[in-house]
Amino acid sequence: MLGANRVSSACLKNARVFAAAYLAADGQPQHMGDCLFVKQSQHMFRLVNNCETCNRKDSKIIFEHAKVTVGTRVCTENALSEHVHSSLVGQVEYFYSMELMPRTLDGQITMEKTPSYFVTKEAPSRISAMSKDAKLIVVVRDPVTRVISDYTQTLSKRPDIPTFESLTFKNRTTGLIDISWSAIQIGIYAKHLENWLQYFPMSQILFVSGERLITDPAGELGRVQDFLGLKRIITDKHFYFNKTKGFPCLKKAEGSSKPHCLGKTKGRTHPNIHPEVVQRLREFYRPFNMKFYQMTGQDFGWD
Ligand SMILES: Nc1ncnc2c1ncn2[C@@H]1O[C@H](COP(=O)(O)OS(=O)(=O)O)[C@@H](OP(=O)(O)O)[C@H]1O
Repeated sequence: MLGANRVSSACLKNARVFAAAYLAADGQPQHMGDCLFVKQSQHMFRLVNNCETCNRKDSKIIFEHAKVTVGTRVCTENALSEHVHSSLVGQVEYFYSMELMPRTLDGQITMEKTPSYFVTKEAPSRISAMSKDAKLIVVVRDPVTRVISDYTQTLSKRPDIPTFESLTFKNRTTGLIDISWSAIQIGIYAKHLENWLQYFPMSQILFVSGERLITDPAGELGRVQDFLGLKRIITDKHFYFNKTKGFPCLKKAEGSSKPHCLGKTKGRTHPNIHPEVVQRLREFYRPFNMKFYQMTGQDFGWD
């Protein structure tokens, strides 16, 4: 399951986050759990934020796992606050290995969710090498709201980042958008999709609307269930609208009789962005959105 970050729900599985970090372009900041890394080379990551959770057990296991699986040498004193080196030469496709997937019984489906795959250049070829028949689910949301959401998320972790405006524009006077800002690039969905279509037919890809996931979660999940060939088990009766949260929530969490909403990092209030800036972003994304609608045969109504 792919996404464009800040579009849907659920936590990243740490092992998959490691894979995402691994696949990131050099120099691109990447989250690994709560830790923010910059990839410096194919086998080296540098921790750029301080976080207590980096040292937690599950993060360590990932590094141990990497050690065992691909012969990665880990600087152990403080594995996650030091560089992580690898003695492995060559590509590491191991992270797209069926062996790393949880075991499933006949009739069960193995799913994996890493939003950044959608925008990772190497992901389509590697996933296709692992399984040509994989079904791909992409959750997309208005790229303008997405970039603001992305900014909100970063701001919550690093309150000292530059203003939204200064990151958005290369030249504020001419309105030139800074496409080197990854948060802007992620929303150019048509470009990313082109990359996937070189390896997967459109029939194997389902596009879920991030907006409808909020206004009609059961309807969107109905499409997902159909796409996966599952009986429609999840329906309207599983959701209720939580006024405090301002979002749909589950009436009962899995394995519990209590209602469940997504965590407080999902559905945060966005900062106010000047309408002119929003307008300029709309203009910027419009042609790419049109192309995306054409390619997918779906009008997401973002204009
Ligand atoms: N039911 C429900 N409850 C809360 N939030 C919901 C829900 N459905 C969709 N959303 C929207 O999901 C956005 C977060 O997307 P992701 O989970 O993909 O973000 S992440 O990048 O994986 O952290 C999150 O973005 P923000 O509103 O910017 O926080 C929400 O708008």
